Amino acid sequence: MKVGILGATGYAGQELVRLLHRHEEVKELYLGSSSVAGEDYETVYPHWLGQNIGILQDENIPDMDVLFCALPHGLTAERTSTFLARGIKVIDLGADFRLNSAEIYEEWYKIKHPASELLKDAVYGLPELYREKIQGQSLIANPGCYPTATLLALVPLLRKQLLQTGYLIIDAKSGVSGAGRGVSLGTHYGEVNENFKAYGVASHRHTPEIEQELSRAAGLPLTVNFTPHLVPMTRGMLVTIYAKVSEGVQEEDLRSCWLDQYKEEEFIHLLPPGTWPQTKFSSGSNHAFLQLTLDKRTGNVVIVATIDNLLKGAAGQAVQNMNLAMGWPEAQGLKATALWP
Ligand SMILES: NC(=O)C1=CN([C@@H]2O[C@H](COP(=O)(O)OP(=O)(O)OC[C@H]3O[C@@H](n4cnc5c(N)ncnc54)[C@H](OP(=O)(O)O)[C@@H]3O)[C@@H](O)[C@H]2O)C=CC1
Ligand SMILES: CC(=O)N[C@@H](CCC(=O)OP(=O)(O)O)C(=O)O
Repeated sequence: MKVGILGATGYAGQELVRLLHRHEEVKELYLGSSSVAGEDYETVYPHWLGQNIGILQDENIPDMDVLFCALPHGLTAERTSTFLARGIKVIDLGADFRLNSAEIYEEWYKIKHPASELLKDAVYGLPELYREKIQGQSLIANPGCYPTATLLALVPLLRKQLLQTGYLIIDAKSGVSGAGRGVSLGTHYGEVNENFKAYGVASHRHTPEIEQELSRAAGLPLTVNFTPHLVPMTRGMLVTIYAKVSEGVQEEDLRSCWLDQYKEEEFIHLLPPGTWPQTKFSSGSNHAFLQLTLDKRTGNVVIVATIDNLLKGAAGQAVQNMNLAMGWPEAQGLKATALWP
């Protein structure tokens, strides 16, 4: 099979290269670049020296089976219809096809949606929650990193009406690689080292994505308070969620709901009571870790979820989606566990 990556030089793109390089079904890898076509991949990322990864190509896309688009939002949607017309399956790691509504996209992303007519054809690619819809699909919207951790925790509980919908607080922390490889004032060393800050408060563009999927799970429109933070580490994401349980719901009900949803899942781990997720549990792997407790004093449930933003939050989940779309074993190429310590 021939597989390609647009944005192969970015952080999500280079994780795709790492995963696809060892994927048994991938025989040929096209590496697309808008800025450094013609350069050897090993020049851009010297840790690949001697591995013959290949030369970066310009964006005249050759025929292939699957194309991963790891580009800033807006750039994928404008070309997707031509890829689809050529029979190329598209997996977008960006945000262009995650929201069902072009109006909501335009409100939060501040650009006109370049291909709103395709939104109805896109599936939201969170395999543990929407597996059947992803199988065989041609246009897959890979979820955002914060939504992935949040939805894995909350969707099963909301589907079973175990939580109240009027009070959902999502307090999230991400490593700096979540912002990509490009240089920016807010993410350079002097701004993040030995520093810890909230950003996008009450305005982050993952808010409508989280609300869309939680509303779908609850069967009614709901809103959330979502606050992301930047922590001085390279990769990893930890999300703490506070919610009110529905009348009479006990901790055991919440745990058995998660167990019913995830007992067969290779990448989702429900930690034993008292063991709380740490970012290093998932660092470098496609695995997610969940824990909760019902605080009897307040009646609120406290949930903690961790993933690697670049793996389950981006490239790992994208490869999982490719496997589903192509009918291959879902964990193909994704077997590694975290690096510890
Ligand atoms: N980093 C993360 O943790 C996550 C990222 N994502 C999403 O994945 C996508 C890629 O993210 P990430 O890899 O972090 O980003 P990077 O900034 O690291 O990489 C993006 C790549 O896109 C290419 N590109 C093409 N056109 C442009 C342009 N006009 N401006 C900037 N870059 C351009 C560049 O490669 P070249 O110059 O070679 O063409 C660049 O390397 C984004 O949509 C992001 O939001 C999603 C979940 C998590
Ligand atoms: C730390 C950091 O900056 N993280 C990114 C989220 C990365 C991601 O999932 O972005 P997309 O939704 O654009 O794909 C951010 O807050 O914008």
